[in-house]
Amino acid sequence: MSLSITQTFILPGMDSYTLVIVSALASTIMAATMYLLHRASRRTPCLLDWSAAGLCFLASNALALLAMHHPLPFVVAPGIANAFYISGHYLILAGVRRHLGRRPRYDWLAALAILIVLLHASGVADGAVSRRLMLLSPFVVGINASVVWLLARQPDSPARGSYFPLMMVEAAFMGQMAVRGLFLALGQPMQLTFLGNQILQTAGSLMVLAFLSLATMCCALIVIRHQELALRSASLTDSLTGWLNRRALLDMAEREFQRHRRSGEALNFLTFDIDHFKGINDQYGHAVGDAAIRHVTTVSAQALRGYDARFRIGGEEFAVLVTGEGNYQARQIGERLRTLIENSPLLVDGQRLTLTVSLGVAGCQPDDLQWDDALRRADQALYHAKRHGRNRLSVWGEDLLPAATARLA
Ligand SMILES: Nc1nc2c(ncn2[C@@H]2O[C@H](COP(=O)(O)OP(=O)(O)OP(=O)(O)O)[C@@H](O)[C@H]2O)c(=O)[nH]1
Repeated sequence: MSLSITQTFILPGMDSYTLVIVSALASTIMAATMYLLHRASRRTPCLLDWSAAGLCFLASNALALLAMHHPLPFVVAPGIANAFYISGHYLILAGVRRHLGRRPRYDWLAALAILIVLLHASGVADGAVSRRLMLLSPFVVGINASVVWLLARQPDSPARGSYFPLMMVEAAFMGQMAVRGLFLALGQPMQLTFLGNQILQTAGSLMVLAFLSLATMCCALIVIRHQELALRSASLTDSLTGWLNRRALLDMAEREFQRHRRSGEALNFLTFDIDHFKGINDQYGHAVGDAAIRHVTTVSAQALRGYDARFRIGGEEFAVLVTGEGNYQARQIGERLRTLIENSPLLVDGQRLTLTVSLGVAGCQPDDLQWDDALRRADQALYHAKRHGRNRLSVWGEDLLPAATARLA
């Protein structure tokens, strides 16, 4: 005697009514959590997409619940209920797209929802529930796969660790949809009824429940990690220029210094300071002084290589970590920077204000115990350049000899 899978695995006590109510609760929690997080952090619009996803799942469950009490037109339940359900999945994808800086594509959402309703209105989705499940599975699997694919394509993102749980949840949901679709396609002897309690539907409802609860946590995790990274970045960035600050220099210089000691790769410090800056402040005011600082960093960036770490280490004093290059190349970069600034006047009230900088270069030496020995020498070279007329560059060990430094000390 053969037993059908339905007869063997009916889950006791799990009626469809309870499952729909619990799913509606999980949807409400998703919508509310995402909305409240958005209230706390308005600069994270993807939370609104995820809150709307919760609302769509809620609407889908509400229609299913209603259909249990009152007969509804086929196009409403399951038609519009399914459109809401698939829109819920799509809005999770839209939030992920928005989080990654892409357009959420609500036009695709509208097209998808209309298509689902039309499928129900046209009679294509008529008949057994299994037929509708098979019809809708590819949409859900496609959306889940898009989420996984988009997140997997961010290997260099510092937030990638926070993407992993949502990728797993979406992949697991996609997998169970595919398995259920396969069972149906293979023609298991099941009599599925609309929201009946057979194993595939009960398991499906439980998966939706687990998906909603886990997806809520995963989306919150992505946002919290993102905010943590943004805060960390703000604490290491100078707000006037966007360059890294002195605190960041402590971190990065130590790391580079350790690498230099292990690999022997050259590590040079290039420091520079705007000449007679106090005079600019006194003559034109602090706002123009700030504009001059921003101007100098913008122009200098054109002389630096993309990977040179740059820092504002004082009011009008800056440092650049030049890695992998000897004194000669560091001098060349510095000279390029000095010439560019001299030839790029700042416009103040229609007048051209020529700015100049003095620079110092020093490399790490084999007997240095810490990186700030080299920074101190670069500063000595910078003050050598100041004393010798400004708008020039001095290299420690070439223009400024160790013996002269000893006399200065
Ligand atoms: N506008 C503005 N001024 C600042 C800022 N930070 C520091 N300063 C000013 O920068 C000036 C630095 O002046 P000094 O250190 O005497 O140097 P200097 O006038 O550039 O002279 P030299 O370096 O010898 O060429 C001071 O007047 C500070 O008040 C800032 O963020 N904005």
